Amino acid sequence: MPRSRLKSIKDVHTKKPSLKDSFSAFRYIPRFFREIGKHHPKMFLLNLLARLVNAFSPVAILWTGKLIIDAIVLQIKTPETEPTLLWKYVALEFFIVLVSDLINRAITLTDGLLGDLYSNTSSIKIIRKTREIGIEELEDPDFYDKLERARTQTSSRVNLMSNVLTQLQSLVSIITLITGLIFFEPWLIGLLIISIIPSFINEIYFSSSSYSLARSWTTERRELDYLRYIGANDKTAREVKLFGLTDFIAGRFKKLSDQYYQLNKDIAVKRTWYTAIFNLLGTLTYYGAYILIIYRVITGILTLGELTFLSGSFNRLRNSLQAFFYRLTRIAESALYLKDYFDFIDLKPAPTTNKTFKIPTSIQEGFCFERVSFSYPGSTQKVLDNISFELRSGEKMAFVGENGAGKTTLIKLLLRFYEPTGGRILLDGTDIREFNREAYQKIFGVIFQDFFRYEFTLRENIAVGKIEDLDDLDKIAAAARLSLANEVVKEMESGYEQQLGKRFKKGIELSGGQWQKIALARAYMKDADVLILDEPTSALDAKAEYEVFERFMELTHGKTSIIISHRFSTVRMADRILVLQNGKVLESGNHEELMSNNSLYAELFSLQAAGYQ
Ligand SMILES: Nc1ncnc2c1ncn2[C@@H]1O[C@H](COP(=O)(O)OP(=O)(O)OP(=O)(O)O)[C@@H](O)[C@H]1O
Repeated sequence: MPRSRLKSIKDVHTKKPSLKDSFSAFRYIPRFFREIGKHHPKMFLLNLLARLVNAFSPVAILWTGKLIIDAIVLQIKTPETEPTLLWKYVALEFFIVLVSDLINRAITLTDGLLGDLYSNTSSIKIIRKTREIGIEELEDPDFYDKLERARTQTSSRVNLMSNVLTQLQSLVSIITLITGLIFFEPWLIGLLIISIIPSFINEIYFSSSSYSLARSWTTERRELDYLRYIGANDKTAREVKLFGLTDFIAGRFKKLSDQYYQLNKDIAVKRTWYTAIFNLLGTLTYYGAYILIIYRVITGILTLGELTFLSGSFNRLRNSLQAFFYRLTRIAESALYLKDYFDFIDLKPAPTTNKTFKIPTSIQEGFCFERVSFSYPGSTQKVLDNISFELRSGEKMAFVGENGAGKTTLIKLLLRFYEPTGGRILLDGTDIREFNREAYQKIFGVIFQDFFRYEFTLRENIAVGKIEDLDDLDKIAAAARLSLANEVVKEMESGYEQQLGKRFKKGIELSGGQWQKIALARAYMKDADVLILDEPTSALDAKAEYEVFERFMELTHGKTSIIISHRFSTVRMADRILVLQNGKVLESGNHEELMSNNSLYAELFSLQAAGYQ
């Protein structure tokens, strides 16, 4: 397993991002735009073009304003002349404002549409990538945080897009306005710089602090989300009410959220104060410039029209530059989230040693566990300790043992969700690591004890066992008959098309046993060589359990299978039973052999039998 990679992910996490990190994340922006441009080139080009045209509108409007004022002054001085030119200028300004407004609407529309499209494509990429990632990494909390940020920051990526584009547009506007100022009064540029630099530094300082805070609180915010979820949802409502957990959950939420609020508030209040002071400085410089321009108009150096143009340009520039710097820090912040996203998308799945070995078309000898040991990542506890046994082709084996003995873990290793930390597992003499993982996993039909209850239709819930056969109702019905799920179907108003779960309209919640019958049908969807059922009947009543097993035995005749169960009426039907204790094989044999051993199996069997008497 790629421990080194996990470690590097962890390092990135625990380190707070500096200003340098923020700006170095800018390098992801070209790739981001390449992706947007690649998927939706026409709309993207239209958006760019519209922004470029509109970048000239501020200077054009200010300039026509100047022309209008100068024409008015001229008209006052010489009232006998026809004011044709003046009205032409007014019409021109009206036209520019109208067109610019229309273009702005086109920009807003394409921004929204591009954002929606990009957020859809990136969500699909995240879903696909998650499939490639090993179970070990998905269970790693640091990795999970990374996935969480990649998943939840979709809106931040959409904002990033429009912020960067607006930034480019604003840059062109700023250059045109500065050109105008340089042409008339170059010294105004100096004043402009004085008014803008303090707010720029202020902006960078505070936005990097709030980003650091948000990022370093990822885990806590995940906990807050979790508390919000368990405190207010239909699945937990019964327990929460009955155990009177509301105050406990709300209290824990309050404590954590208050801390975050306080830290956030401190930064926000400080930021407001500093921003107010620096803005005041900016306003003072603006009025300084204004007075100077007025003085030059009075002394006849500038016209009244030029006064409106220059003061308008100066004010607009000051606002545009302030917004520019503000946006720049927003962009740096979102670019870091972009980094999280690309880091996640670029993760390479754990390499398998050799992918050239062909999976046997039919299993000949079977599986062999050779001195297999295992500890979960990040833990030193040996969950499996030097386990050796064989699962022969066509054999029906049962795993028995107390809670936590390691039964499910053994299955996870067999399925290659994890790799043994010691020893090896062979299939027909070949180390299972030599096979392509996906192809290897296809030989199994598995139902776990914590199978997932998809809030899809009943048909889809069975078909997830082999999703390619989603429309093969005959096959789905056959699987349902084997698992007794057909009885559930009969009770549903919409039959196989019944929506399950309470989340969506017309959904129906099933009982634990009904869900289990449906989950069991998934295992039958595949014509798998090896069937594995991890506590498949724990929620079934005695009659249903008996029937399920009768069918299972018929169906799996001659097939390799493993059953984990705490019910000995089920277990005793197996050809061989493996009794696990503290990660070790305590004994193995068929029911009769184990009973005569008079060890743990016999003890547990007698205890359960006594309970039924
Ligand atoms: N993902 C995990 N990460 C770390 N430890 C785990 C994980 N899953 C299980 N364990 C630990 O491994 C041990 C064996 O768990 P396992 O699920 O294999 O037991 P089991 O025999 O199937 O138990 P049960 O009968 O309760 O289902 C337990 O001590 C458990 O705490």
